[in-house]
Amino acid sequence: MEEKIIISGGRPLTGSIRVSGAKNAVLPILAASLLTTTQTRLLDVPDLADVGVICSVLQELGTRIEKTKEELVISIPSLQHIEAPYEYVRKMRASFLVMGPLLAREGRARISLPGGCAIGTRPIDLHLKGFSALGADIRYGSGHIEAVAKELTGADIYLDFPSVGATENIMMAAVLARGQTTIENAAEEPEIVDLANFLNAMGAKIKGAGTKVIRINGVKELTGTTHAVIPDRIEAGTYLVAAAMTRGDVMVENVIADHLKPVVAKLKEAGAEIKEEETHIQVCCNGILKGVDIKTLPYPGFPTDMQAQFMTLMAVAEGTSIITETVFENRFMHVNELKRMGAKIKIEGRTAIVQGVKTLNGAAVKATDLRAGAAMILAGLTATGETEVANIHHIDRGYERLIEKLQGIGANIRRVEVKQ
Ligand SMILES: CC(=O)N[C@H]1[C@@H](OP(=O)(O)OP(=O)(O)OC[C@H]2O[C@@H](n3ccc(=O)[nH]c3=O)[C@H](O)[C@@H]2O)O[C@H](CO)[C@@H](O)[C@@H]1O
Ligand SMILES: C=C(OP(=O)(O)O)C(=O)O
Repeated sequence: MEEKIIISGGRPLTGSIRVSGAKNAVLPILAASLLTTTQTRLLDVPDLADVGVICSVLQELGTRIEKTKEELVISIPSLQHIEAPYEYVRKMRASFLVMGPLLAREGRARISLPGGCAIGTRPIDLHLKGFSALGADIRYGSGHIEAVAKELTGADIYLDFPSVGATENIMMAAVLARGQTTIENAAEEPEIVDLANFLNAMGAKIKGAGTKVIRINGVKELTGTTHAVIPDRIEAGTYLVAAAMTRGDVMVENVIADHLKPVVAKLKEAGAEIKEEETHIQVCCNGILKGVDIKTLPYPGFPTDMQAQFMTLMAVAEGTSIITETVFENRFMHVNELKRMGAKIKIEGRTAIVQGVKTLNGAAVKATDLRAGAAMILAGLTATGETEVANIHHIDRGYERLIEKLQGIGANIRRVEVKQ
């Protein structure tokens, strides 16, 4: 049954809101649980559509997953298959993250090619170059890729771009390889550090995660562990923007403030009042928000996953803002939707020029991808009248209990079934 989200905008949000475990941390960690035959327990696993997809991939491969309110327990004594089928890869590109662990554990992995995506072509060449450097033979079939290696051997790998997924996939393959692997120009995102902490707790020897150079000394085997997933910095950032935009006063709880530095810096520059503690951030705004310029970059730069939400904020800020997207080549799909609500935005190549308006007007819009969907919710929260957001399956990929959480801080928002 298709659903929509309906928002009556214009209410300042007040109160406190709790952030869930990070989608982009839990997905590689779940994939990494394939690296051991013993049990893994994960805490703070968010209840998200994407988590459901990766769990289905793991189950397809032969794992047993038990889920309670508190934890997710994964047991994988032996694997039945080495293939992540198209049915899942098509729904979620991160399914590709099982390739490194499968190759390391089974010496063979077969993955359906993910194809294009709403935000860009998103090739996987850097993942494959890494696997080749570790000694894998890469074979292209119709609609799939297979990697085969009798034994993986440590290597020096330089990434042309600090790709998050390639860094994670190579790291997961290298932990069981013979000898030392060095990944240079590695991604430095907090989710890479969380994955490395999880792997090290299983017995891996990884140093330098969170810097540009990661060194991995291969070990013979890994043992299951218990790990709590880090809080979602993008979910947190989305709520910070919601509070500022609606001229509210909100305490965002369960954050690692350090991970939100680039987002908080821009919110302050725009005029929001922010008090940061290690695990919570309070945002308050009762004055005018000013336009600020933003350029997305790999961490610790401004995250591309916050670009659409910030554009919505800039759409109602005073003055002109220049937003440059350098990470993905097609991540401006939300612009046309925002324009439907009265935003004044012009795109020139990879740059969006946003001329702030006084208010947005409620309208029927659609989520074109996950963060574009979040941007529509934010627009609806501040717009006059009613906003109806369609294609909300994109939003369900990455925001746990979004409606309940926003209702908890005073938003007039609900989910309705669409009659066919
Ligand atoms: C599940 C997950 O963690 N998703 C995040 C991850 O995606 P993901 O891991 O896919 O993002 P990458 O860092 O790999 O991609 C960044 C750029 O590198 C390019 N590229 C990537 C790999 C490759 O082999 N070749 C190549 O050219 C991509 O097309 C893109 O333009 O990091 C992105 C960048 O912070 C975030 O937006 C996503 O939310
Ligand atoms: C782009 C995102 O996710 P994915 O890489 O899973 O598509 C995102 O979380 O904004």
